[in-house]
Amino acid sequence: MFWKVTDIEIKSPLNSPTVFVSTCFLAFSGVTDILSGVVDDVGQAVGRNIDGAQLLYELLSAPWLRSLLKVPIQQSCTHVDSLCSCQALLSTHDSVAQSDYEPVLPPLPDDLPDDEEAMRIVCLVKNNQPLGATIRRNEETGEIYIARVIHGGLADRSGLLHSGDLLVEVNGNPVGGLEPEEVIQILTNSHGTILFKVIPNPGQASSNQNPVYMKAMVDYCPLQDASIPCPDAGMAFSRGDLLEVVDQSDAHWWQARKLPCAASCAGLIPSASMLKSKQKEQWWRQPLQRFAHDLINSISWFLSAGFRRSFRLWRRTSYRKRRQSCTTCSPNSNALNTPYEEVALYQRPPQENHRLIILVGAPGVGVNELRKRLIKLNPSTFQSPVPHTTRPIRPGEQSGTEYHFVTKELFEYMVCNHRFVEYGESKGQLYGTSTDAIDEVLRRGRMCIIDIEPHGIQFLRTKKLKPFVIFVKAPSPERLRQTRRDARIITNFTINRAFTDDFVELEEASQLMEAKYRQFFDSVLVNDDLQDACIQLCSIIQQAQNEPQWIPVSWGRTE
Ligand SMILES: Nc1ncnc2c1ncn2[C@@H]1O[C@H](COP(=O)(O)OP(=O)(O)OP(=O)(O)O)[C@@H](O)[C@H]1O
Repeated sequence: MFWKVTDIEIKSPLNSPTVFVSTCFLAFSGVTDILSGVVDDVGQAVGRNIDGAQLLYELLSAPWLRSLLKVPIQQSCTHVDSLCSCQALLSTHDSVAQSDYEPVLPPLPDDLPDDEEAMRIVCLVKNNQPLGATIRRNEETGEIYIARVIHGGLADRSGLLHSGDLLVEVNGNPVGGLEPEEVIQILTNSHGTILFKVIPNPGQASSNQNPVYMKAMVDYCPLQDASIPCPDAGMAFSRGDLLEVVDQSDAHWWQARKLPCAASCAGLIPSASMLKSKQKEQWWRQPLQRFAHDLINSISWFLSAGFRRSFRLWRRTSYRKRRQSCTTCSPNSNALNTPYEEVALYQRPPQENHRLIILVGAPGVGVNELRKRLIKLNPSTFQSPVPHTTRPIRPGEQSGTEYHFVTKELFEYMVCNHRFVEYGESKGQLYGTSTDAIDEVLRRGRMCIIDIEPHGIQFLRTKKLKPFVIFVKAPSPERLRQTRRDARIITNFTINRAFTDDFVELEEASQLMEAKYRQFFDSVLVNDDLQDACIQLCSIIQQAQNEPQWIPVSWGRTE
């Protein structure tokens, strides 16, 4: 159990400087010791040569003690673990003062000056938590300052140390002129109660900023970043992580927590501009490019092995061509420009169109199977957009049912006007999914389910569609072997061949896809047992449509 004694303002008889003895988080058993320490400290401030009883009398009649009673107790205690502990400690102090020493204190003066240069003595009890503050040295003056106070850390919760405070002494050791490492060494060697003497920063910024929520679009590891001021205070994150940014006051280093939040203490992360400048240095870009390269190799392997099949085959044939010609719509380029994406919770109002549901997954993982089963389960709720094709209509087919049958000229006109989410060629005929077809499903009040290549997600990330992206992930090769005994794959070369030893490659491709695109995924579904996966898919979709979800703030703004 810890106690907090609120700020005690001690005004020395010699006018200045004003001394704040601010003790906080005192161990319960050590209250008496600490209070005696405070009195000792004050004794030093007014001179040791005064008779003890006289000194006490003077202390108890002094303005600084009166101002102690002026402290807003409730407010000061809001940071501490126990409110009653704070009041109890003060009343103990009061009863000592009132009962043992006369006279009764006169009423508080209302005109205590508050613009004097002040020194604050902050007493923290060291436990196994870090202090939660970093220091910096002014190279010209050699002065040591509190550089930042980590949100939710011990120093922050004390409410007594702030960024910009000048650190004068640590446990009686003057720190001016020391290197920051030497100060840290003093702190490391100190045990129990640590006494800081600081001159508060008069213009300290309020640390009570409203949190901002960001989705990380890049990976970050503080241990690999030579520029971070304090690697131990850094927080690693991965693409797709949701971050609660609690402090953006520093242009270079923000403070954030990862959600769902386990840690009360924030960590340092580079600001968006800092990450962008790192991008320019190509500091973090290289591993990403390696990833992209690996993925292309992996997908190419599937292509050359003819692993892909069926309806989605036309996408594969165009995939490499599009990658070469259209790099601007690649999610990478966007992620490089926007290391963080600001997000907000959104709940779809019942009168609005349903959110577009996008399924993505490695070839053969079962995206198509899940989509078909979902629609079969409830065709009046779920529907896929009707694709366009240039192939001739067959007997029994109806335009607008299986496909929209269009001429090659019309198809190419639609391509030029960016009307296709994706399109490709198979056996000399063009196939594509248009945005109009998606709109049509949504307009009819249905939930539109599409499965696309992950690099097509970016094109659909619009305020109008507010897509919810579900990544269909491969289970382990062992589970694939067990669950896919009867599964068939259709390739360019072999119709309906059985899965053989493709499972390791399938899992690898799935992992690579997740690593590269996970910043765009709202949910991950492991397609292990088919029936279980279907049930989970239904429940994920219901939540996406009916419960609050994080979306980019730009999708929620009204123009
Ligand atoms: N969970 C599962 N358990 C057993 N078999 C499955 C499961 N999921 C999918 N399958 C089967 O695996 C085969 C491939 O599935 P599907 O065609 O849906 O893959 P896909 O990811 O859509 O790949 P493609 O894009 O190449 O069509 C199909 O025979 C399908 O029935």
